[in-house]
Amino acid sequence: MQNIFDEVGSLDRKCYEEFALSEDLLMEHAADGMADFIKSNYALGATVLVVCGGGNNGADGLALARILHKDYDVKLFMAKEAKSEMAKLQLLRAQKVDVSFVDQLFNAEIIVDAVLGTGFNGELSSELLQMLETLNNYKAVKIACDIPSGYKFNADYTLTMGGLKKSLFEDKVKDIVGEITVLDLGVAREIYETDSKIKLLDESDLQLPNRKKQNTHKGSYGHLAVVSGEKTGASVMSAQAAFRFGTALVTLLSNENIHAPYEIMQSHQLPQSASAIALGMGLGVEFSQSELERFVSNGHPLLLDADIFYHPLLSTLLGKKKVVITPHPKEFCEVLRECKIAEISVEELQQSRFEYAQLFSKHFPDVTLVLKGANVIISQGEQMFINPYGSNVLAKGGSGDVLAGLIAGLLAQGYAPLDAAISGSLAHTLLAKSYKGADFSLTPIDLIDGICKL
Ligand SMILES: NC(=O)C1=CN([C@@H]2O[C@H](COP(=O)(O)OP(=O)(O)OC[C@H]3O[C@@H](n4cnc5c(N)ncnc54)[C@H](O)[C@@H]3O)[C@@H](O)[C@H]2O)[C@H](O)CC1
Ligand SMILES: [K+]
Repeated sequence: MQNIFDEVGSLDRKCYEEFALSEDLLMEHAADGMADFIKSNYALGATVLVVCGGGNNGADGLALARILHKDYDVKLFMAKEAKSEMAKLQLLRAQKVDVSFVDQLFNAEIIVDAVLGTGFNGELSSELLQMLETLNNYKAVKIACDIPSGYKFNADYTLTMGGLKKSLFEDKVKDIVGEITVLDLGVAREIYETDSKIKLLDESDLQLPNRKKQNTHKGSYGHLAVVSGEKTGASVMSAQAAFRFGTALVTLLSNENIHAPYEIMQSHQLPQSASAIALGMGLGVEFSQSELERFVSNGHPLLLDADIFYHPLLSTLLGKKKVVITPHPKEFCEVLRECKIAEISVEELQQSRFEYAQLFSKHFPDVTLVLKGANVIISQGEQMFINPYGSNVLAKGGSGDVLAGLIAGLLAQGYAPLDAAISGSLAHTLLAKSYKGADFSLTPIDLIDGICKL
């Protein structure tokens, strides 16, 4: 896991006040880090166009140009006049070593966007937009200094200074930021950073339900009850995913017989040994409110998905202990509306996913939210985790049912809700990532079949 920050200015100030470092020194390390990245990946002599703004993002670019000059065929383009003290100083330094300046953009082999960084606010002028569009149309390798300017520069790589910024993980910039690398600024990251309540997950955070002891029996690995409503396919796929993910017993709760694999049991009643319940997938209106209330009356951990977000029972269920909900954006808007937290459109949600996830968790601190998206947000109380492995291959009917089964299966095996959400979500996205077929061809069964290879 890595820390993610709302802002890093306070971390810079800590370097000045506690470590007697200076803005100039941090900047030098920032520029050096970018130079090292270029030197490790691109042959000496390549043409490099560094496009600079007037603030310290531009200053980073000027320092980079000075460092690369002579080893690379570097050209500097000043999109704005140097304004900040550091930008003026770095400009002077670049001039003193004779770095060449150009007044026309051109298709260099490498283009570095050092126009706007964390100082960007408001809107981009049409002139700047036009310039960034021109750069985007070049074939060059595109590197963003700190953050892509105004999130309109389509970076292949974002070399971000000091620590990860939350804005880099908004869904709306997923196709903009490219591969993100953090550059150290003169001290190790663990010295530079403080702890953060927002964490970036990585593959090593997946805790598989591996079996350790031999002296066990099938009762040791949980019993998941999946409430199966009108659209039985959804609940059957959830049940199969849970079974594949280590849950020893899985029962479909239904009033009639369902066509399901033999290993999945069926019942009209909640099994005595049930250790978790999954509710919502394909629910429809098959069960009465009192039947549903009976199912959930034992305090079992609950996984809520899909139709239940539109059900009058929702706010009662959200008040229970050990609840994980897995809405996609549209369903989450319904949850926010139903719980009288916010009345927003999906577009408004997608513009401010972190804020609305935090708002929900403030109202329901015990509920674990898994907000689906290109970057999955997992939120519980004050803690937030980003799963960056979401991919478009999952944009298919049924993949949400598989996710629900993965998480519910871990709940049934005794995982705490947050751990079940994190590992279920990581397993889900890694299954999609390891899918070998064409990206448009993935089916939920491919995901389920891939579980044994995790
Ligand atoms: N630890 C770190 O993150 C470090 C970061 N460094 C670099 O410093 C920049 C932030 O510098 P700052 O001067 O605060 O802001 P910018 O250079 O990003 O931009 C300010 C500049 O841009 C103008 N501006 C703002 N909004 C707009 C707009 N919508 N349209 C046009 N112009 C705009 C504003 O007027 C200013 O002139 C950070 O990103 C890093 O690159 C340090 O180098 C090292 C430590
Ligand atoms: K930039």
